[in-house]
Amino acid sequence: MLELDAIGHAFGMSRVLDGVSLTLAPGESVCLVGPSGCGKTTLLRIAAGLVGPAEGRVNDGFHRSAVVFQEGRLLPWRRLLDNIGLGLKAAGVPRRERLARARSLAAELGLAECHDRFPHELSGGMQQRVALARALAVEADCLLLDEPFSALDVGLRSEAQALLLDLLARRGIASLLVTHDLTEALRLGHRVVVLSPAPGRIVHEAHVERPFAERDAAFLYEAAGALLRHPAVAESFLFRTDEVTP
Ligand SMILES: Nc1ncnc2c1ncn2[C@@H]1O[C@H](COP(=O)(O)OP(=O)(O)OP(=O)(O)O)[C@@H](O)[C@H]1O
Repeated sequence: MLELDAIGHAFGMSRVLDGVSLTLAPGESVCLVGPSGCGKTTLLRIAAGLVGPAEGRVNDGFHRSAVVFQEGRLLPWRRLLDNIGLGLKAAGVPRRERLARARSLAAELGLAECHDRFPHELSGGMQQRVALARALAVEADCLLLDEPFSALDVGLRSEAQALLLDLLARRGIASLLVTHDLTEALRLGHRVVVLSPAPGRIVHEAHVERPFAERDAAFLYEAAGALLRHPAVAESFLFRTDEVTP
């Protein structure tokens, strides 16, 4: 279980998070949505222990949490298998075992033909799969994902979402995924948590009861419409400072 308790944070004079409390249970998928700049990435970094919160407390009871960033963050001078095995190397796993585990994950994620490629020789979708494989290689039971698919075009994004759902379900991994795309959140989350514009506060939380396999496009658009009918959610998503008349 991951518990974020009354998290508040500021950068200098600028307050970005305010009293955010959130839990993530084993095997659960929670999607965090909100407008640009509302503090989603900051909250994820706090959850990952990369940033210490100015206020509140983080209690991470998972065995191992791994972060997947928007750009994949692969080492450009390392080939695919070595990129997958990066976390294992840091953990002192011998090279032969690292490569064996990386090979098996590459096969599972449809990257079997590309073992020797450098990141620049991979498509965006493949790079994200390598980043996912790297997180899985260290046997994470909790994934913290920061807009992992936002750089992909629509078709690839849908494929990557399906792959993630499959991996999470088969391995019983928990995930906290940040996105600004409501339909992505509704496709991937057991719960969707909506933050207000900065300073980010939780303004709404929706439980998505429908099984993942039955969340087709019609359901996603209808559910997004229903969410946007909540005034607090609409305000978060439709708020534009340029629409405010003086
Ligand atoms: N290291 C930092 N130093 C100073 N300000 C920062 C830092 N990191 C983030 N900020 C600011 O904090 C605010 C929240 O940023 P954050 O990246 O958490 O928002 P976000 O909701 O993830 O945005 P987006 O959806 O655009 O990625 C922004 O105004 C950003 O400029």
